[in-house]
Amino acid sequence: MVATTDVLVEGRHFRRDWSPPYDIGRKAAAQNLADVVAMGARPTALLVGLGVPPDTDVAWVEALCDGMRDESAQVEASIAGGDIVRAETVLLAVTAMGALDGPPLTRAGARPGDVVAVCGRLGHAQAGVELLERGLREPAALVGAHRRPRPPYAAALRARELGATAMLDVSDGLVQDLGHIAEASGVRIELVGDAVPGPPVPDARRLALTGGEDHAFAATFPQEAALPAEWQVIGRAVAGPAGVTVDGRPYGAGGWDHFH
Ligand SMILES: Nc1ncnc2c1ncn2[C@@H]1O[C@H](COP(=O)(O)OP(=O)(O)O)[C@@H](O)[C@H]1O
Ligand SMILES: Cc1ncc(C[n+]2csc(CCOP(=O)(O)OP(=O)(O)O)c2C)c(N)n1
Ligand SMILES: [Mg+2]
Repeated sequence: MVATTDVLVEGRHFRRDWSPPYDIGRKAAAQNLADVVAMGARPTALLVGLGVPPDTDVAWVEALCDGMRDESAQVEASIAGGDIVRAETVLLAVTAMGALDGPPLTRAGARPGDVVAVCGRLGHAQAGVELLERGLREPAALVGAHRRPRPPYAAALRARELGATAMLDVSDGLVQDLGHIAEASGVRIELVGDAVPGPPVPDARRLALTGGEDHAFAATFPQEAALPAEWQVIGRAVAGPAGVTVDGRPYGAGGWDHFH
């Protein structure tokens, strides 16, 4: 089996005035389910630790749980249990488990010559956060992408059959997260900027390369793999010092870092 855990803190990962509780639940589950799927595993169950302030409506908590349950149902996983405590702000600590049919897909399997491909949206959730930060609520599709990410679970679950050599979900930004594959696999990843899909906004390139939380899947495949249209090839892995380049140059700042 595989296991993964992610903590979500009010004010850092979500705001109660930005997102309804149902969507916060969907997002908390999605973030964890995507990590399970990225390891080539089928999600089975979630355990949920929940901290809530004492003045929280029961209906608010119920909607949060509905969201987690509905997101889990998308991959036929269930909420197996958890714990609830009084806290100063809302806090969710979710642990997800998954079952494997074979060896896990790690970040360490990319080989020089592999293609790098992405499945799902990039930069949409970050575009949504930046709209909300400016007090805007539209375009609704971008704000919705922040509130309720839609990881393409089914496509990612087929990645191993397609020959994927490494995979992860993009939570902190494409370049930063591909850096984990580059490091773990000891390869250099060369991205083609124009090939990276972005949101329909002027700042698409920056958002696509650095925006997290859409939980797209990024994977490496042998060059000869026949990839269906849901996977877009955005670059390749080559021999060389571990790192990620965009159009031949290292891509500077960007990506999420909790401590900077
Ligand atoms: N090589 C590995 N061995 C064990 N677990 C792994 C490995 N690679 C990834 N994982 C799983 O992926 C999860 C996410 O890893 P992490 O680096 O924290 O990324 P994220 O930024 O998505 O939280 C880990 O909690 C773990 O469950
Ligand atoms: C209120 C608010 N501000 C900013 C963001 C943007 N944001 C918060 S955490 C994060 C990165 C992902 O979170 P992390 O805890 O690193 O998830 P993991 O990579 O562990 O899955 C981003 C882009 C947000 N979601 N909500
Ligand atoms: Mg992270």
